[in-house]
Amino acid sequence: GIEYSTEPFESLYEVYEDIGSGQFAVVRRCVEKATRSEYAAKYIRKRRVASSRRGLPLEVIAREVHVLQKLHKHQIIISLHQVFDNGQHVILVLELVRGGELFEHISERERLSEEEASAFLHQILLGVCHMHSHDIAHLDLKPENVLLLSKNRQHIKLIDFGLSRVITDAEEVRDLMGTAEFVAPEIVNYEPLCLATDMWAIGVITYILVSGSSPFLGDSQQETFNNVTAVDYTFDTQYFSGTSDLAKDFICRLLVKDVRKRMTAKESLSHPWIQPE
Ligand SMILES: Cc1ccc2c(c1)c1c3c(c(C)cc1n2CCCN)C(=O)NC3=O
Repeated sequence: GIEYSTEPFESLYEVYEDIGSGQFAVVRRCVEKATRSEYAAKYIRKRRVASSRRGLPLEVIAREVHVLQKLHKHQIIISLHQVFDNGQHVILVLELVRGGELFEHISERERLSEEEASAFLHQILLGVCHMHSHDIAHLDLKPENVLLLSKNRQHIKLIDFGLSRVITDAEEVRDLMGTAEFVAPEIVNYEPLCLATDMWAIGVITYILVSGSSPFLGDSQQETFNNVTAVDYTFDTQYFSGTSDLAKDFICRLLVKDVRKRMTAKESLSHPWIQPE
């Protein structure tokens, strides 16, 4: 697989403005000197000592690199160009896409037409289907992690595989937290996570894309968690008066508490709301 280069990153790349930051990572636009190609450099702080709360342990960082290496030849998964280890950070050199977050695209529009929402979901599902066919769950799907290739086009890329994992029946994964608004009941209840955990998030994303409102969001994280575990949501007529029954049916088949009864990525691709006419 990709070896971590210990060449000084700044000798091969020019680094420009910050384009985003998270708990353990900063993303900056950069240009490869040899090719003048632009990339997104994701600086992930390394944890110095086990007891420290700053940065990530190397094996957690290696998990994201491993997942990207397995998946990134798919046109909907962001591609990984190079990896550097400069001592304090591991730097992932990733494909740069210019259209910004789907999240911003929605915010500008309040809500999307069902055709537009269905077209975005179709692509997200193709990417998730690819991941699930490799037994990899994203586990942090949300509109902030869906980037548009360009403002007016509908082509998207999935990013941020920092929480992604290979889901094997053997090793149970329980200890995870994503973003409260999008987490499935099994995450809140610390039950084993599975590929279906991503499908719940897709149900939440669909609900938001077609209505502009969020199904479980409460005034506090705890209230949101309570709404999630109670599967307490409605198609409020204030937001859903114009939404088709097909769209509601698609959402209903994903926001299901029992992971065995939730639609899989493959099944959702053949749901009539997604099927291109
Ligand atoms: C034009 C633009 C604007 C913001 C960007 C990006 C691109 C971006 C990118 C990536 C990541 C991990 C975060 C990014 N962010 C930060 C926000 C992502 N939630 C990435 O891997 N490629 C990007 O283009």
